[in-house]
Amino acid sequence: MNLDRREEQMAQHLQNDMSETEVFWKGNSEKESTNHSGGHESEFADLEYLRGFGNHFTTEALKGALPEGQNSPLNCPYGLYAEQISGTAFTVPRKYNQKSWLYRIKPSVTHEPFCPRQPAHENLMSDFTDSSNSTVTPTQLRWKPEDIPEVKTDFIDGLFTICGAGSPFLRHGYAVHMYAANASMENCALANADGDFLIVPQQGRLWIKTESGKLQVSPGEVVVLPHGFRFSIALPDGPSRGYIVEVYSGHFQLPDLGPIGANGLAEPRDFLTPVAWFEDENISGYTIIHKFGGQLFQSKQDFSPFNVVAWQGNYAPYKYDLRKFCPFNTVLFDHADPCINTVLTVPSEKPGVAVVDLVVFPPRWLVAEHTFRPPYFHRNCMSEFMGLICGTYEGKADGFLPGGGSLHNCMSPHGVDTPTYEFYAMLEDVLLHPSLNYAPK
Ligand SMILES: O=C(O)Cc1cc(O)ccc1O
Ligand SMILES: [Fe+2]
Repeated sequence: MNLDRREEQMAQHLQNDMSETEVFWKGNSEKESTNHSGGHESEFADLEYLRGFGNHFTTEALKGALPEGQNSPLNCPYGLYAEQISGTAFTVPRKYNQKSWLYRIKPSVTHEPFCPRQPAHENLMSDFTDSSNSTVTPTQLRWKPEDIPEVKTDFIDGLFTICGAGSPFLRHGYAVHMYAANASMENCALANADGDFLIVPQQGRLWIKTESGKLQVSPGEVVVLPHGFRFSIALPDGPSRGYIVEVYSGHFQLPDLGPIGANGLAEPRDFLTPVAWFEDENISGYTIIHKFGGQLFQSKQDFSPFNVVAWQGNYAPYKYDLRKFCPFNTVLFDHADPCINTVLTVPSEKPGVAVVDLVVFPPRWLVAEHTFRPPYFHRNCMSEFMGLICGTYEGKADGFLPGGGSLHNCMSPHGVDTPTYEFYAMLEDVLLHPSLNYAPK
């Protein structure tokens, strides 16, 4: 590579690193910004959350709405109905057990029969066990960011499936979807009976009403909407786009830290669960969309499903700000495997083998000596789907844009592209010889 080109690349690289990514990544959501419109400003202003991962919470929007000392009294306070939602089989070992009791104005069952949603969703896929209805390819794939639609499109209509494995019928596997939307869900809630949704907005905030309360989720944060919970997503910033992983096999948990010790990566304290909140509204023709076996069904009811006045338990939606992640890495030589950046994992029955890992490559110092810093060339037994929230990824200099994606299926060889290889191959040389003076102009 000639020197001018190197100089140009170095300047560009340093500049990329300094600007947008740093500003974005150094913000945090501790003090939530709720500016910008949508009309329901006050509805999502100053939201409160409960802290901790997998805690057993108690929360009431009206004082005294939780029954004392039992789950299901004959008469609940305020005449509420007690309803359990279980996230695991009742009989799993206690440490895995997840359930909550919701105290609501009307029970969820008060709705008209389910019927297939019209029109049927054309872009969703869930069963990957039959390769005749999907494409199988070992080719390394990359997607450009999806355009925000021009016609009115809410979160549900904006969903489209990228890839997956297994099937919700087997209760095993996952799907990766994306969404590109420009409108809020109106008088409509979605419940996913196939698995948990983990949503990673890349553009535009999400204002999410759930049966457990309200969450604001901004780009940089992720939200988990567990199996079965009803939710409705409004888009206060208009256009929104993002990534979703749907898991059929269980729930996300924090990874073990092994020799890292007791601290680091994602801290339990940084996971935020909504406090109880309800709307006591009669809304004729409210639609519940129920995703089951990959198909959408709908039923009508005449009230908001967000009528839970109090709840208690350890099964609830939560969010996490990826900017709180405390990355670990090599400090002398060689490149750590990407699992060092695991935020959350859904384990399979085989020890150490995940169904899905959520991994983040945040801005961080790469300090190793005589080491090639970006991902090494490799072939992995796990398949890797990547998205980009902002900035650039050190493994892909060109053509990998925020909102885009890449898929490297199991055992498909991959690694950095040639310009990236050449850039990093000369980086140490440059660092060791500052007299070459590659500072940005
Ligand atoms: O392919 C990728 O960019 C992901 C990845 C990152 C890394 O640092 C090591 C291995 C790996 O698969
Ligand atoms: Fe990889």
